Amino acid sequence: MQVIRLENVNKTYSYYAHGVDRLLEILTKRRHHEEFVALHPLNLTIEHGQVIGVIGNNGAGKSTLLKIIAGTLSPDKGTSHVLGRVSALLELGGGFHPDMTGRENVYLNGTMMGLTIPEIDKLYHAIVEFAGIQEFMDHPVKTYSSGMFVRLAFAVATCTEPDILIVDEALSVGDGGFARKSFNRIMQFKQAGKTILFCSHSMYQIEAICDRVIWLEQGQIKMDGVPSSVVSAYTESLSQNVNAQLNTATTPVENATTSTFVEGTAKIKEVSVMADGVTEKKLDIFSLHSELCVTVKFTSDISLASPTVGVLVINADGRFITSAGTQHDGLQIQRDAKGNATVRVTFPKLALLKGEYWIDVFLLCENAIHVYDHASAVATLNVRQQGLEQGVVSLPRQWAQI
Ligand SMILES: Nc1ncnc2c1ncn2[C@@H]1O[C@H](COP(=O)(O)OP(=O)(O)OP(=O)(O)O)[C@@H](O)[C@H]1O
Repeated sequence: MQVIRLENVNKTYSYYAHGVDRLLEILTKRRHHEEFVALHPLNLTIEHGQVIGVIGNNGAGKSTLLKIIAGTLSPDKGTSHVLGRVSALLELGGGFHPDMTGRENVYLNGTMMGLTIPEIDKLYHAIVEFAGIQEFMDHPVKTYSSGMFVRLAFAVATCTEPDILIVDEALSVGDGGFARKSFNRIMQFKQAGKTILFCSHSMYQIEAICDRVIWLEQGQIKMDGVPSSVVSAYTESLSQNVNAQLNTATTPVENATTSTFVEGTAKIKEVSVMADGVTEKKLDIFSLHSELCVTVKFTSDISLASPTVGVLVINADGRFITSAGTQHDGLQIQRDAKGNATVRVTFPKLALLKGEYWIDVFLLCENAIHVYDHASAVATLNVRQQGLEQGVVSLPRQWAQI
């Protein structure tokens, strides 16, 4: 069943250089603004229960598209048909009145979503409990920190039993323990067969969660299909701009090592990368001879399942060459009573071919989906090789004359 249908929807924003230009435009009846086409005429249908990832560079039009589906922005032309109740988390504090209290805003938002007061009464306790900001519910939301805003907005959006959930990942995750909690909630929605639109810059999460991905570029659908194909085409395009790719890295190791443990999450404490007995940030590797060891020390909330450690090798184009993860490789990490553990992955006779590579480290939940922490470019590998073998990796092989 189709739950979303957009037909020839487009959106152009107007820019006025000075506040007075609007008035001038009315008075002189002459144009005093610049226009920017954020969405070109676009057609899109989404079936009930699909989990759609929306990806694209900054300014590609993702939020504009999602706001039109959410009904918080009107298209200039075209029609948007949406079947069912929509909850959207697209703007920090969007839909919240700053002078009203948290409690009043819950009722305001619930009513805007079409719920009756008795229905909101029933949900109120669950919303406050999920947000975990009980003592602030009678304070005006203009006094809230951005983290408190995210908590309440996420709780309202997901406790009000929407048919369609639209989430900008950057706004949904909040801090520390809440990040995992909100992520689990999104996964529950997926398991319950709800329709979800998920906008994220994390290609890993897009691939892990979604069953269809839409890539927007300059306000147009560049590609629409299965996550693996769309994500690899998109990362390929990003790799033409290495910096853009590397900028998607979140927590540099310096931040990761100094960060303190937070309840409900896990943190990378230390990463060391060793090649042939030498531990450095820049390492010389001899292709098919060197042994590479990546050691990761982390701390985690002991009440949560043991996390997954992942190691990613990235080349100079920003392309992901290979990865290794404890969950995939079957290592169940044993932690001490405080949730600390150290793991090491060893790559004997490293089969990378000549070039420069980076190592990134991830700390993820037990299912290797939710990212707790990320240390980017923890080491640079300068790989040399013998002979003229081409490419990035040397595959084991056997030749025979037949
Ligand atoms: N209210 C607005 N007024 C004017 N221009 C806007 C407005 N909202 C967005 N734009 C412009 O429209 C374009 C598309 O913006 P949009 O927020 O939809 O992109 P996005 O893909 O969500 O970007 P990001 O990943 O940075 O959030 C951008 O160039 C942006 O500057």
